[in-house]
Amino acid sequence: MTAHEEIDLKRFIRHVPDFPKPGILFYDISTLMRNPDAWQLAMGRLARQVAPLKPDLLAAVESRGFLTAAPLADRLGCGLLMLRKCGKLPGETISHTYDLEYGSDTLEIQADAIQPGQRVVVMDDLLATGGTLAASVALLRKAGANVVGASVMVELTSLGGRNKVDAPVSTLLTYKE
Ligand SMILES: O=P(O)(O)OC[C@H]1O[C@H](OP(=O)(O)OP(=O)(O)O)[C@H](O)[C@@H]1O
Ligand SMILES: Nc1ncnc2[nH]cnc12
Repeated sequence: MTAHEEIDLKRFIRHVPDFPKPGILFYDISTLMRNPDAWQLAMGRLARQVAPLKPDLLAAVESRGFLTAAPLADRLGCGLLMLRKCGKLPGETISHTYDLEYGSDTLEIQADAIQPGQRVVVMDDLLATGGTLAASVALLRKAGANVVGASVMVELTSLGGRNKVDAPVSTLLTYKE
């Protein structure tokens, strides 16, 4: 076992009570990203999880999904596309509105982002209610993707979010809350 494999990544995730609203326990990945060994280990583990899906493209969910998807696409040698919040992407877009643990939002994709049938894995930092990943999968299918999976670092299992996601979900760290 290498020193890397001994690292418990949960130690690096800060829990912030009552952010961004009273009653929400916020799982902050900033503290994980700041530690080079922990971040490299997290990306290595994600790469091992996602590689067997053989994606043509990773779909990165704005904004924290960008942070995991970009280094992973580089490691896996696949393409990268952005699922952005409303009004940020040029050209023709397709959109989908969804509920969050603490509000609602709209995601968009460029209409020409995907060649029909391309294998796509959706990437985000965290799965809570599952609204974001469910919306992402729906959007990607509308755009012609073959969605072969969804991958997050952190899953809050008590919210049952994975049941909303119509694709296999893989996670690195789970919390019962
Ligand atoms: O499973 P859900 O209940 O949908 O919640 C998970 C989503 O919430 C957070 O994003 P947020 O909308 O806070 O945006 P950010 O990434 O820009 O901080 C997180 O990064 C996920 O995208
Ligand atoms: N509890 C939480 N912590 C961090 N990001 C989130 N996104 C949705 N719920 C969250």
